[in-house]
Amino acid sequence: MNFTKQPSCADDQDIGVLRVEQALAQMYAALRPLTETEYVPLRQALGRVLAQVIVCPINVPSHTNAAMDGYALRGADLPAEGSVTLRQIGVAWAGRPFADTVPAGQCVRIMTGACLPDGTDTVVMQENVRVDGDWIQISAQERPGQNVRHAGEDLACGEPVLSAGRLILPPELGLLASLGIVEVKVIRRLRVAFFSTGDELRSLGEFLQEGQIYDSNRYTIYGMLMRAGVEVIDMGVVRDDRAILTDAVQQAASHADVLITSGGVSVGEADFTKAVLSELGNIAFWKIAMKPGRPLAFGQVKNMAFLGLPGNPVAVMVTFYQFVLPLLRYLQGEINPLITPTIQAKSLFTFKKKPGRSEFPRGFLSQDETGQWCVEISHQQGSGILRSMSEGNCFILLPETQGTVAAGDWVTVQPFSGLL
Ligand SMILES: Nc1nc2c(c(=O)[nH]1)N[C@H]1C(S)=C(S)[C@@H](COP(=O)(O)OP(=O)(O)OC[C@H]3O[C@@H](n4cnc5c(N)ncnc54)[C@H](O)[C@@H]3O)O[C@H]1N2
Ligand code: MOO
Repeated sequence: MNFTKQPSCADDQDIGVLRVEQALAQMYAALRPLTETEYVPLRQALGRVLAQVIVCPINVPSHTNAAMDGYALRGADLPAEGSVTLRQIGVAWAGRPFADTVPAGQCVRIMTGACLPDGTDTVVMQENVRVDGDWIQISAQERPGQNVRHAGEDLACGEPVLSAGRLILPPELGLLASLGIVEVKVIRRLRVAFFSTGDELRSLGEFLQEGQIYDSNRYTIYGMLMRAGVEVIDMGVVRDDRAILTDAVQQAASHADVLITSGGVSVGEADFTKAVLSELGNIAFWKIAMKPGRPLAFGQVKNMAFLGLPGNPVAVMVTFYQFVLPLLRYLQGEINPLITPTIQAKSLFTFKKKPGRSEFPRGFLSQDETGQWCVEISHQQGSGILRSMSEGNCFILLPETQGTVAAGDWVTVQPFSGLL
């Protein structure tokens, strides 16, 4: 009998296991971003990656205008001390300019956003004046040139404003709209196929026999891919059968840029995924010094990238956010790095850990009565306990070098939520 020790997730040190950063670097080095492009109407560009430089075709704002409701006048008419009284000769509305030139000693009632009339260069807020019929009294506190927004101060005609590779988010949609741009050139959407493996899995609507479970990973993965803005190809559940699996991978390779699978990457008898992938293409690595998510396989079949996520439901989510999401964004041609803000928080828990691998326990981040960020760990940390993701609101990032965490220690947390 052979009692040779098999590599196991329980090991803290394991030769041949890649550190998280090394694994990410290998993925980036092996793959090239998409270059194919298409034109889409502006609203459909949300979440897409720009494939052209945007040069401003107009000034924004297009005309010099008032930043406040009040009175437009010549700065030279403002008093050095005491006050001055100017005669109001008309009104400038937003979208309905005052047509004449304003002479010295006179002023025009102006609304926010209205063009500054010829002759004027300053706006005094209406709260700061005294009105007596057509006579407007202004005191010495005002400054020439104030409360004016200059033509092109936001975006100047001819200026490059967005570079190729920018992810289009709500601010960019608004910015492009402010330039009157109706259609933009974007990188085509990444096509991501996914399937679950495992004979114990049943799809929704099917009856569970003993030992069977519903395929939840395909739903979690669907959700995460939809939020990532890619085109999804759901290939269902693939049985633990070498021929069926081979066929599914070949099908994916003829349609998709990326294939994501869950399950079948560990060392069990029915874990065929690695073997099939090695036969059809190559597996660059399949072990990472992290928990959960240690058996994560990465490779390529023809031009398709392959990510074999572990079957455990939490391991699927951890590996997706730590590896798959940054990789998808890179493949979509996004040049800005994925910034996932982290917060330093006081630990309200103790957690046993040996240095040697990165761990991603789930936690609940909150502020105490003094405003201090604190984090409590979810009680059940098993990588099959999906509730820890649903009830938690952050990952607690424990790097490779980190040992046991004591209550009161500072830890880095990565909130699940983002703004844009
Ligand atoms: N001897 C060892 N056994 C295991 C090791 C190890 O190092 N040595 N690693 C463990 C770790 S860590 C993980 S993670 C799993 C990964 O294994 P697989 O990727 O081969 O996944 P499966 O064995 O197919 O499933 C694991 C677990 O997850 C459930 N599962 C699978 N797919 C789904 C799905 N689509 N929806 C919901 N749940 C799913 C499955 O029923 C199992 O309970 O291996 C450990 N074993
Ligand atoms: O590390 Mo496994 O990936 O516990 O779930």
